[in-house]
Amino acid sequence: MIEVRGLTKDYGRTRAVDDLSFDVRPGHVTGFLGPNGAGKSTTMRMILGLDRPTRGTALVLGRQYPAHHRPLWEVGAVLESRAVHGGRSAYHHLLCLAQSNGIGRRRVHEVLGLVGLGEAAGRRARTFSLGMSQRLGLAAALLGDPAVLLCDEPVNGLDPEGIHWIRSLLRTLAAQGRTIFVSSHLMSEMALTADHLIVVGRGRLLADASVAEVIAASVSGYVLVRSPDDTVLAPRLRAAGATVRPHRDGGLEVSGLDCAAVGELAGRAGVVLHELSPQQASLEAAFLELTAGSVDFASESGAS
Ligand SMILES: Nc1ncnc2c1ncn2[C@@H]1O[C@H](COP(=O)(O)OP(=O)(O)OP(=O)(O)O)[C@@H](O)[C@H]1O
Repeated sequence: MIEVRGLTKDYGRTRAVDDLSFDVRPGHVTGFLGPNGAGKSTTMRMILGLDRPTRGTALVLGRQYPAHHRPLWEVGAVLESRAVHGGRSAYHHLLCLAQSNGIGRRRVHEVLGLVGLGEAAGRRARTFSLGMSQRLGLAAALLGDPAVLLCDEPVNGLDPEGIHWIRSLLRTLAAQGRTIFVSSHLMSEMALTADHLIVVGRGRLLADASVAEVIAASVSGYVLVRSPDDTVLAPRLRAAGATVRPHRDGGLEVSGLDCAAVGELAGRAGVVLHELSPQQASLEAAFLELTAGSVDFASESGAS
């Protein structure tokens, strides 16, 4: 469990994180979404005690990260995958980390296997591709078998196989009851990986909801209606308060009324329908809507 309350960070005159409050619960993958510069990395660094908040608190498993006696055993983090001693082999890099944290050799072999680096264990880390470095970062984070895992943009630079692999691993770790908090600016990726989303824009909380709720709340969703009597139906729908647009492949896109309301209205008007189907917004569209609102708000307040 991660509990963030009123978390705020100013860098000089830049407010990177602005009064954020949210919980990250165990047993789920929680996606941390926001455009570039939204404050995701800064928030993660404050949760990990690497940056001091200007105001507010971030608790991991009930206490601030530096107050944990054996942090590696409680909280794993993958922040900067290139931050390893490049001259060391993957195995020695992990062994040094393990030994300084009272973790045995056997666990080093286990995590190397878990992240698929068993064969490359003897290679120097500096010869690793970005994908291999990401795997090594994850192996280090998992050394202490932690209950909480934070990953900052873990799929950056990975090929489709690597992305699929990391997605499955994160979901497996969550299913084991761990708290998994993953930042990304890739909406499509989060739609497949996360159960729950924390969305930020310009340091502020824009949404704290399930993936399904974020999509459902988007006004980009609409009802698709096909009828041989479009010209009769469209004005009636508008009179009932709906917004009606022609669909690119024919038919009408109706927003402001749900399927049941459209079907009942058509029935009362004696209009035949060939199709009546809800069309969900993509997470991408929902995200653009959410973050566009935050940019408008920021420029308005900046002007006043
Ligand atoms: N050490 C720092 N000194 C000054 N400003 C900083 C520092 N770190 C971050 N910022 C600023 O804080 C804001 C938030 O940055 P942050 O890196 O947390 O965003 P992010 O959501 O992680 O972005 P990205 O997706 O691009 O990594 C940005 O305006 C950034 O320029």
